[in-house]
Amino acid sequence: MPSLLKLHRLKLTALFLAANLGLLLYLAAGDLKGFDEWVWLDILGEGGSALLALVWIGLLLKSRPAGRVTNLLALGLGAVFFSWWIDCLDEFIRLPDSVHWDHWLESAPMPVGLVLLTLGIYHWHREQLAISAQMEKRERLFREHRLFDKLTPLGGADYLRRQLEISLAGASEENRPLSLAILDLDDFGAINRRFGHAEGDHLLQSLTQLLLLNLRRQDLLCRLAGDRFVVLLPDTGETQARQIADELALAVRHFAHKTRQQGERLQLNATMAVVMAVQDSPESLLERLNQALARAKSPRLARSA
Ligand SMILES: Nc1nc2c(ncn2[C@@H]2O[C@H](COP(=O)(O)OP(=O)(O)OP(=O)(O)O)[C@@H](O)[C@H]2O)c(=O)[nH]1
Repeated sequence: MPSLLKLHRLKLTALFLAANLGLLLYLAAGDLKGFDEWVWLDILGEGGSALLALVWIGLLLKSRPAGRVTNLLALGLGAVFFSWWIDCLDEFIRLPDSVHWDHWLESAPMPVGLVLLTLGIYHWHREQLAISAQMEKRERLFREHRLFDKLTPLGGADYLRRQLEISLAGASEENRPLSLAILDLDDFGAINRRFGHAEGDHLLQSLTQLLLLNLRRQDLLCRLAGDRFVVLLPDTGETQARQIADELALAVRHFAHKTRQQGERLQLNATMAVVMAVQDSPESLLERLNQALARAKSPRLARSA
């Protein structure tokens, strides 16, 4: 995160200079008010607003890469902050009646800032539409970042359960098939032990991209736990689900993942299983799915025993 803030050094410096310039102008032209002249309600209201605008700028710059949308939002918020900051200064510094520029300094940046913010939010909205299109196979019209796993980032088990509840209700109402496929990497623990946990993490991230590329628009990929992924397949019967599962297993077998340190190619295999929903609750369907996976794994485990 600090590296993201570094990207915005210029904007932060400009904001710092503008705020100080305003302060110096006020100090040069006016006199400090005595403590007994301070109006605490105004100081809290105006100073608090300026402080909040600074927090918004910080959060914005910490979470976004540089670019047009960030520039518009940061400039807009910067102008709003400046307006509130100048508004706050006259609580501490009294300017003579002959001074008129303070009204300009206080009022002019606000509408400019709001116009820039509006433009920024408009372009942000367009950017979000593009991002949402990319996220379709991870979210299916429901975003709740707390339920997303940070590594991949896919929805976790709770997210899957919620989505399953909605999809099962829809499928039984409209009498449409719905299936689940589960994928579990073989011997992932050994990769962790041999190449380290960080390499294992990197592999899970790459694998996520690979699986997403091999799915249809309407499918939803979630990470159930560790190296175990589940795909929710709407409008899909068992035969088609099996075909999709076979394609995913094949993609994993052909995936030429290279380790970051030595560039060594890892030979990957995955065990897959599918179930089709038949009057199931999310829990019973997931239970059946786990049992199907255990059955699919058992010949392999028997061989390695
Ligand atoms: N790198 C990494 N490893 C994880 C993560 N979550 C779980 N693991 C590891 O994943 C491994 C899962 O172990 P197992 O369920 O036995 O799976 P496996 O080694 O693939 O064995 P089989 O499934 O029986 O082939 C364990 O070594 C966990 O420590 C993670 O987020 N990152």
